[in-house]
Amino acid sequence: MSNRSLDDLRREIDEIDDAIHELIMKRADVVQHVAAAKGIAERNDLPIRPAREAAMLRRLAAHHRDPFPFEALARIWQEMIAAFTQIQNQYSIAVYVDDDHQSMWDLARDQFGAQTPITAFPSTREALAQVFEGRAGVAVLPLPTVKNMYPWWTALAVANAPKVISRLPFAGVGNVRGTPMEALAVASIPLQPTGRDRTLLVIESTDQMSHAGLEKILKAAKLNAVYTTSADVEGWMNLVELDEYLEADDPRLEMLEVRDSIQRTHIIGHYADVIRSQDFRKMYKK
Ligand SMILES: C=C(O[C@@H]1C=C(C(=O)O)C=C[C@H]1O)C(=O)O
Repeated sequence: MSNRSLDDLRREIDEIDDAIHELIMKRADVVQHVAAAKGIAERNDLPIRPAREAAMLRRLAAHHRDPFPFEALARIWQEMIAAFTQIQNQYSIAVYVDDDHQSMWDLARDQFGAQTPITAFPSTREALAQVFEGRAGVAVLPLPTVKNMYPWWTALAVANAPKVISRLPFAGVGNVRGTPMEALAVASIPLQPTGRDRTLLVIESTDQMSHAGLEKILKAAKLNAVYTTSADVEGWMNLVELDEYLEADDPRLEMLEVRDSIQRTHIIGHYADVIRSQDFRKMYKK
């Protein structure tokens, strides 16, 4: 045990705080040049780059030591990154919130920061419309796993639609209002693989297809589905989550499209696989 006095310890904490503060201001000086370097020019150009953020957080997780909780460190970084993106260009968030989906607001704020404007909408359609019409940069919507929930993802299966860019929470579940849930963020930005990614593929089929049948067809094309859900919206739409980053020109997609039962396929987004709380423990040295 240290026998240093409280005054002495607090003096050292003040020095550390000054160093952290100085470094954050120095980071801001560097970030001010990033917008130009990555070609942010228009009012609606979004500065968010989820692949880079995922790589940064995974690197921190691998380097982390107890006793400071990694979830808390990740939250500090997400707040910081959010503020650094706002320095590059301002944007706002549209989030779907109702009585059964109160946690969506908390997920949106933890990911995009307490200073980023967020507006709640009572339907997924209205939240998504904000992004389609350029009134918000990002929409935050429930992960499509809830039974019978309106299949908002079908709206992304059209040319030039915004795409799914990330899955929330990215680095551990925190306290949220209501039932804890996961969400997807939707926006128009350039996406990149991170080495551990998921792809969301919409497959339009002529008839209803069983999930087992669909997964068999995917397997024959050397694609591995980790989740499948379907909706009947003026024709059958099947949402498949693949355990890799699939590019739009991948020849395996053509293998699917030659099937009589399959009319079209659309990649509606990619996201970096999230770091789950149980994984932090394995990742970081104690
Ligand atoms: C600084 C950048 O812009 C954003 C802010 C980041 C940061 O603060 O580190 C990281 C990724 C982007 O979401 C970047 O793209 O490198």
